[in-house]
Amino acid sequence: MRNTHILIIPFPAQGHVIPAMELALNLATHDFKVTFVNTEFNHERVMKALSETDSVPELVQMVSLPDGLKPSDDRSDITKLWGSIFDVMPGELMALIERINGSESDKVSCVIADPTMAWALEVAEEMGIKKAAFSPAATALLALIFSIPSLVENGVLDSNGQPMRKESIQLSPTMPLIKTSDLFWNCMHDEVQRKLLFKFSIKIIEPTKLAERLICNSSSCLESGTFASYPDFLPIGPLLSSNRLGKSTGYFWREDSGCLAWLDQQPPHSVVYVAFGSFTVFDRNQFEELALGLELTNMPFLWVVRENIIEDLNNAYPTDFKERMDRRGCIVSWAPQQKVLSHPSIACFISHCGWNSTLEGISNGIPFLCWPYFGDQIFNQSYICDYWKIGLELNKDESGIIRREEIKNKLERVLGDEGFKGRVLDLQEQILNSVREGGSSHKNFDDFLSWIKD
Ligand SMILES: O=c1ccn([C@@H]2O[C@H](COP(=O)(O)OP(=O)(O)O[C@H]3O[C@H](CO)[C@@H](O)[C@H](O)[C@H]3O)[C@@H](O)[C@H]2O)c(=O)[nH]1
Repeated sequence: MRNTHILIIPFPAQGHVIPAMELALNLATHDFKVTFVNTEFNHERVMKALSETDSVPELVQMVSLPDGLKPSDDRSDITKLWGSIFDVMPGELMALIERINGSESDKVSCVIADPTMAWALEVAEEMGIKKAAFSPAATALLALIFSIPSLVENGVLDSNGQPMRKESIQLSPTMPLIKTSDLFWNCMHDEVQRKLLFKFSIKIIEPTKLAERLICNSSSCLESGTFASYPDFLPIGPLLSSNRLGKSTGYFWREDSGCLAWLDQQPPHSVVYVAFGSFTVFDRNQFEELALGLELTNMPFLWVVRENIIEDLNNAYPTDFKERMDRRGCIVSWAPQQKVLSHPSIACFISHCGWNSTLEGISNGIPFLCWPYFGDQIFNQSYICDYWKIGLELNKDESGIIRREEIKNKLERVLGDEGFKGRVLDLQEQILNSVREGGSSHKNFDDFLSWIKD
């Protein structure tokens, strides 16, 4: 019997590859044949980071395509990467599908693309293949992108995405306000990037509309107003490895699971987990202040310090910090985050508010201290602090630094007020119910499976 063959293509960033891999593994466990397309650069990293016993390559066919950049190019320059992808990858993808269809009996019958890679849906359209989009970020932001043309037409934004007035945007009466300062393209660190990100966001609108299904890694309990206003956006999340009793995968760096044994030795609800996803970088002053802030809290902490989080990492810690914190702190370069957050010792999450980290924290009932770095993280912080009220914002002083005392004080406030824990536990129950049999995300996912099979 021939299998339905699905090809999944995420944007080449860690926060997009992990949830797309989760989707791929879910589909593979439902007996679909799945091909997962990474860029060559990321394919190498993902394959290297898999443990020897990982069953991913047996379940999902891992393939790669060039992204058009040189190996030495800086891929954290998102707009440069995205521009190159638009130029190079459509032709490469078409050739890949032709190769697969020429050599395998299970021809590709459905393409699932990240909206940021919506050009892949144009390729699928041209080849007569079914098309779906999978959004890994907050759905309100997809709604915002879809609304850009009318926001420009109505004089809310100029043609470069700059707000004409200082105001908040409400896309529909049921949706949260979006402060114009939180527009994700305006939360990039330089002006060229801001303009390009706005331009690229417009460029994906029409191709994304080619999708016959638009599934979102979110839940109706988190963004009920958005899903009510955009009934074609279908929440199927949160997609977490624990839902299928599996292990999170698609990492760019090998995980250090030794921290789980360290967590086992800590009392319940005692540890601060500190992680900033895959993009955030620190300058020396801020890194030092964070370290001293963790010291000042007097609490045990698990801190993820990626190799590339700061230049010259070896000399970045305050003098004797590691020696002083030897017993109280655990520092790793990449943690099995989903497992960490589900550990009973975790009390609070100091997070950059990437959407995946946000979903993972809520799914484990952990309150947040928010330390966003760029882009959509500023908007996600508003969700956490103003809308769901499950965390507090860390404020910078007049020199733009989050000071150690601020870290200590806000941590005490968030842990000292039972309201934060109560609200996040309530949200946790709702979000987990949504992915259980009978829940809205579960039902949408089942409908999606039927549509693919159809
Ligand atoms: O030590 C670590 C740190 C992170 N993670 C995982 O890495 C992912 C990180 O994703 P996310 O929290 O979304 O952060 P980014 O890597 O920064 O993700 C990018 O993609 C997201 C989804 O579009 C956006 O919300 C972010 O702003 C953008 O930077 C999560 O699944 C984490 O569990 C680990 O497994 N171990």
